[in-house]
Amino acid sequence: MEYANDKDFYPAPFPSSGLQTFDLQRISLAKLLNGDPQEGKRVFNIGSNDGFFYLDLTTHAKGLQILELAHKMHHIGKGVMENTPLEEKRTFPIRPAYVGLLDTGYKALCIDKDGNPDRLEMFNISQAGLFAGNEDYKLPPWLASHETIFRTMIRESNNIHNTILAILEPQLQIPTGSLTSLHRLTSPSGAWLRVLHYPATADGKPLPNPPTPPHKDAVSLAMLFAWQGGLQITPANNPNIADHEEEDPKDWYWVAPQPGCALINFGDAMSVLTNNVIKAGKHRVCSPPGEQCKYSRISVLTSARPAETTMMRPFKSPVIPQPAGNDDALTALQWGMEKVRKTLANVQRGNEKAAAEQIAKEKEAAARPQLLVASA
Ligand SMILES: O=C(O)CCC(=O)C(=O)O
Ligand SMILES: [Fe+2]
Repeated sequence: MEYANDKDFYPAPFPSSGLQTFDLQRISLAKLLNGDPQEGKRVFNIGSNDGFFYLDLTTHAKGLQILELAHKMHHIGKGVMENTPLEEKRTFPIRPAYVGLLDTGYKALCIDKDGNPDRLEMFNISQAGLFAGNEDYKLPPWLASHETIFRTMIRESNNIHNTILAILEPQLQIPTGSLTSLHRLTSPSGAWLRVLHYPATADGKPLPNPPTPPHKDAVSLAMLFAWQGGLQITPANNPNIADHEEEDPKDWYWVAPQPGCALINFGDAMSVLTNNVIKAGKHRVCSPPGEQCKYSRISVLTSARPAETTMMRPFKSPVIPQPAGNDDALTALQWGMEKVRKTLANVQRGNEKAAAEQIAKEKEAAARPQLLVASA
């Protein structure tokens, strides 16, 4: 693999011991594209259990193409995040607060005391913006020259997302096209291409709180390209963890990035559409482990989201239990807005907690020499 040893992508190795890691299954893209029934069954079983798998892209030319694009995206992401002034990045607006959807625009979650993005910054490119033709969508000057790559990355990712979704249809006993017709490239949907930048900490030590707190994605599925560690998952069927509870630290497992693979996880939209037959994988992102912590981390993420007019209720199928009670389903647009707003409120809470802890630490450090002087 051409990039496997490139220091830009792998500045330090993922620690080979001492971490609790989750050994995810590896699914072959070539087998999925060739309709291999066994591989399809494995995807369904993973979706019904933990909701995460490695997709081995090296097995097919289509996979190698998307890997190449992901590497280009990493390169572009690193360049623009490191070299574009904050005021300029901010000229790429997110949706207004009442819409909430984080499908477009630049966002810095924290700014440090010198005015630089801290913990996490990201930009999102809207799939519908580029392909649905329902809005006058323009990339800001600092991204516009890369539009062709963004378009290709979104189009090729959409093909892979739909390959995975198509494989679930017969196993969910729903008509062919039930899922893929909801995830067309050209439908208004809230789907995005995202680049995340986690700047290295000033002291090279891990942050006490994860910059991306625990969440399930408000999407049907997500395809993640990451070269440094940081992602942690907690098994979806873990009986110790209810959705609303804080996880015990021992329930989190590191996921080691695998060269040549993307990481796929199902999101909450799939758990709604299948009444939890397919489970959304819960995850968070911590500072990279070991020596990797000294280096900034870039990840590239694509998502499939149901077309915004989709009614968010379970498909009718003999293998999908039907909910009792009134049908008060939201459209995918309303549902997505609510989900994203809640996730962002969680992120905000996490950041405020982290900032308060930082201030307390600084106060304590500032008080220490005085104490020494006082006692001298
Ligand atoms: O940066 C990552 O590795 C994952 C980010 C993530 O989970 C998200 O944006 O939903
Ligand atoms: Fe996520």
